[in-house]
Amino acid sequence: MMVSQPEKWVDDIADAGGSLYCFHLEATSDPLPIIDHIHERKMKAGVAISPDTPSTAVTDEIAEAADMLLVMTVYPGRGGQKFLERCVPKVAELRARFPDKDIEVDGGVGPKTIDVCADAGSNVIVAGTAIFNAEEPEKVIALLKSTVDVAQAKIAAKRA
Ligand SMILES: O=C(CO)[C@H](O)[C@H](O)COP(=O)(O)O
Repeated sequence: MMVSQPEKWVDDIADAGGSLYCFHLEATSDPLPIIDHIHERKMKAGVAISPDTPSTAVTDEIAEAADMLLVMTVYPGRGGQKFLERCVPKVAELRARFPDKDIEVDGGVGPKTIDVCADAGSNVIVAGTAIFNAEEPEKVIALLKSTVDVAQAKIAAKRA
């Protein structure tokens, strides 16, 4: 949800059948009660950070309460923007602190940029333009999935 006052829309999304409610950390000074509310409404809670927000803004307490952490790799607003590689170290930092958490990337992700995201530890991918503009979208989806699967297996092997 790219909205201010994200707490206002939790019930509407739950009532509409939502299963995940992801909101921007920058949009609130009090994220924990929102996460609690999302869980009370039986949805998973995601916390997103924009490109200029450091990963350390996601405190251990927030991350442990959330189900998913989203590192935006473009400025929120529209599809088709250029992937901001400078955001990738935030994925690695979050993955190092939270080995078992879902970590998502969103923005400019496609065949040319998936490797760095997957290697940094992202296991949930949002891709728009790279899929919708592809001649064979299913092949792009398969590539994104397999790249993440291979990287996740490598990361798990290193941890073992
Ligand atoms: O909504 C977005 C930004 O606000 C997303 O980045 C977008 O939906 C993903 O599209 P693309 O893969 O074209 O960056």
